[in-house]
Amino acid sequence: MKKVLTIAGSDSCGGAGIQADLKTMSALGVYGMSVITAVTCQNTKGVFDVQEINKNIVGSQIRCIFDDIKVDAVKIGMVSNSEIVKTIRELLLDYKAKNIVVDPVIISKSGYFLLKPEAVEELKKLISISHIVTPNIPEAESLTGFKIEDEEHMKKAALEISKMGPKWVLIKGGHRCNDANDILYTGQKFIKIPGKRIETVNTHGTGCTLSSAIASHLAKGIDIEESVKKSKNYITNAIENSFSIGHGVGPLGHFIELYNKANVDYK
Ligand SMILES: Nc1ncnc2c1ncn2[C@@H]1O[C@H](COP(=O)(O)OP(=O)(O)O)[C@@H](O)[C@H]1O
Ligand SMILES: Cc1ncc(COP(=O)(O)O)c(N)n1
Repeated sequence: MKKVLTIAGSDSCGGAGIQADLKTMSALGVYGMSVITAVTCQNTKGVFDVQEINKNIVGSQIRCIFDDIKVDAVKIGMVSNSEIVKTIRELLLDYKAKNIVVDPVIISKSGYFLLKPEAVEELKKLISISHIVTPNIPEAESLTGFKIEDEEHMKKAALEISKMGPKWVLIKGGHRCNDANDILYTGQKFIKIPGKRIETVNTHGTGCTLSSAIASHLAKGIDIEESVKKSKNYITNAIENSFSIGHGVGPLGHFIELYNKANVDYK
């Protein structure tokens, strides 16, 4: 069985972060492992508190895994502060980690800063060692410094972010209200990943789920364009099967039987 590591924050209500990552990996038939960077106190209404994990403990978790287990892909989400980001980058380089997917988590949907503003420069260095980076529109705006209002701007942002050194860039369009099209940049060309917009408030953890699905597909040896397309199918189905559990933004449905029944092209 392929083994995929998520390095991210814990979400107590189970919709995003480590919990969403592990649910996605299980649904896609890979073995999920975790390095926790922060414990967030969170529910469907928002993030209320955060305890960052000491960088030495983050480093120690990474070493425990790589010293013992062959890791087929790594997904990185919430990384909280620059010391943690630097530790992760240095260790992944030391261990020659492959198939690194960076979801540059900066701000939650509920508006909480999950990354200290001073850590954005360090985050760019982490992006430089990634196979693919998957910013949403607000994150792409933070990374590039310009406003994104249409698909041309998404392409411009992809080009700018590509200069930071990742192999591929996926700009996610979930924050635009008319469609759910994403733009993939291969370093040479743009590929539009079309998506139909689903009207629901329950979109907690969409970015975490998409990046974990990409890492899971890469781990299986599927090429990057196909991994992104399959993961887009997975996220669309998970949003279609999302549901309410509290008073705010509910989680996605990681129900592999519904995914298979939807007859999406899944390997
Ligand atoms: N309401 C929606 N309907 C369909 N797809 C969506 C919807 N919201 C987000 N997506 C898709 O989910 C994926 C994650 O995007 P996004 O929500 O922008 O990420 P993030 O969670 O990082 O903000 C993208 O493929 C995006 O197009
Ligand atoms: C631990 C953690 N990681 C990531 C997110 C982003 O998810 P969303 O954008 O859906 O709030 C989150 N809310 N919590």
